Amino acid sequence: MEKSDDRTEVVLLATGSFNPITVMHLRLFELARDYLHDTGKYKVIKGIISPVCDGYKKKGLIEASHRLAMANLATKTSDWLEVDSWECSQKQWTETVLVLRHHQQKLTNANIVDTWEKDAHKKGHKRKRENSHQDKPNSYLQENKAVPQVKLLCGADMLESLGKPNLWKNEDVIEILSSFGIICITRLGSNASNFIYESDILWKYKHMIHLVEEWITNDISSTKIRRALRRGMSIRYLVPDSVVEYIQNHELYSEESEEKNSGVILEPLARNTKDSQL
Ligand SMILES: Nc1ncnc2c1ncn2[C@@H]1O[C@H](COP(=O)(O)OP(=O)(O)OP(=O)(O)O)[C@@H](O)[C@H]1O
Ligand SMILES: NC(=O)c1ccc[n+]([C@@H]2O[C@H](COP(=O)(O)O)[C@@H](O)[C@H]2O)c1
Ligand SMILES: [Zn+2]
Repeated sequence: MEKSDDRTEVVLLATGSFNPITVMHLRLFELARDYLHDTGKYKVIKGIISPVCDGYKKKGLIEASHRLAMANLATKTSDWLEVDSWECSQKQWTETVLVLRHHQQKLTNANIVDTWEKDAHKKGHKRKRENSHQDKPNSYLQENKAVPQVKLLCGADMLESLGKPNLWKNEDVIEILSSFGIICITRLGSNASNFIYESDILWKYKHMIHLVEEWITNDISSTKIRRALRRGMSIRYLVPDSVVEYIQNHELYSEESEEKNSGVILEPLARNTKDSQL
């Protein structure tokens, strides 16, 4: 008899600038998936790359359309990674917790439709997938226990950013940890376990943070890629060949593009500072 698979299905979501995407961004997903599978408790079914929108206003951030296109090229050879444009097509910058909620809701909706269709099939009715989930009874949501869980995938520097004043709202950090959980990959220059120890919130939710050690350390960053490009140096084998070609064809990353948003306050800082003054 076939053994049933009772592992929890997980969808990994990585947010960030991806300016441009590097091979290290792709490695994060591979490392996280290996780690989660090793626990025997999780089955990773998908990885989503969600580039931040231009309204984030980070210095040197080039247009989302280019960042999206490069991420799409980079994930072409993967059968489990995809790029999602929902976040970067919003009019304004979106808090990460809302991006997580959006993807979790999408999975829940898909699951309701599936359960509804299976049930209808059993009863001999044929129903169309295009039907909105809204007309499905709520009981399908409650009965539904197998919705995959979305988890935030990040590097240790992003985990450490949770402690920067006015960058993240406390309630967002709590929701990210308690409702989703974080898979954090170690990164040169960051000390994630010490940061968890020093933060009362992170310490409280440490059971929701999976720290993954990257033994084959690699200091690739988008900042270094942009710097190399400005200096006319090769970036081959640091980003996929298709991305190198795209950058060349579109003449991306120059002294000028690096000055974009120079002197402008990062949107989360501007927003949270304004809120705290109200
Ligand atoms: N070498 C790396 N090791 C671990 N995590 C990484 C690495 N490079 C990127 N990440 C993670 O990937 C996510 C997206 O990061 P981001 O787009 O800022 O890339 P970056 O290389 O840090 O770019 P930049 O230099 O522009 O900040 C973040 O969670 C970040 O921590
Ligand atoms: N309060 C928040 O939700 C918050 C604050 C700062 C950064 N972020 C996100 O973290 C990521 C950081 O990306 P970078 O490391 O490229 O700046 C982005 O996706 C950004 O949207 C979220
Ligand atoms: Zn970064």
